[in-house]
Amino acid sequence: MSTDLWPEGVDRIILDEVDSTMAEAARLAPELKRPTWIMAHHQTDARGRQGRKWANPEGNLAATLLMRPEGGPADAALRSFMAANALFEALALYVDRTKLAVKWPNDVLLSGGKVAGILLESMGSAQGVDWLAIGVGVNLAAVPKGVPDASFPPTALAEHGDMVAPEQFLDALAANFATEEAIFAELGFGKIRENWLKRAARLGEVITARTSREEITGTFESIDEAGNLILRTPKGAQAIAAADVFFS
Ligand SMILES: O=C(O)CCCC[C@@H]1SC[C@@H]2NC(=O)N[C@@H]21
Repeated sequence: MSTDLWPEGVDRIILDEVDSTMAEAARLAPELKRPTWIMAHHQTDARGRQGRKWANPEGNLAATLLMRPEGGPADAALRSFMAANALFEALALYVDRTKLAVKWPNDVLLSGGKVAGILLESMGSAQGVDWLAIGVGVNLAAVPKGVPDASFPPTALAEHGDMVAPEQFLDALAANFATEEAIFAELGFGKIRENWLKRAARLGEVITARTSREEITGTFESIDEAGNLILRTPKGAQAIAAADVFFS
């Protein structure tokens, strides 16, 4: 794939090694002029969601998009769905798309295994977001070892489809993410949500969401305008803002 795909007005930094591209994004944020993708071949202290560690063996993609989004924190948070849509389409260039699915809140599955994860970090106030960092880890070449989330054991693109270099994958991802931003600006979250739901794993099926307080089992009905998971339970529809999701 040619680098002609690279979106206009977006910068790119490629590092050999860094502690974490999220940490690098936070360091670069005060001087940020334009949206910037930061990619690293090696991370020595990569992080995942909920304080977990993230392992990225050689050849996998580790990248963070640093930007100054318009709007407040709620709009910024919706970008995890945009990132998932962008990742899904980038992966579909290299593997049969029917094997891919997005999983709420922000993973991409390949044949039921986790192939990509998304981590959002931001700085700002209730009024506005100063900066947003969208971190993506994609198992392109190798499956990370010793991952605790056994319900979705990690898998790698190389086990199912073509080998692709991280730089090449980033080209497609950056282009797709720019398209998601254009859709969001023109049509709002409704269209992003519609596209995400078309790709969602287990939509209409019974799933379990484990929040910090309880476990809720119900039919996965939708996501709402704020990105909450909507489960239909015997008590009625429940909107869940944060949880780990399990399939039975
Ligand atoms: O827990 C998850 O599923 C999210 C994983 C996000 C990992 C990526 S790799 C690039 C960026 N830098 C980090 O330290 N984490 C994110």
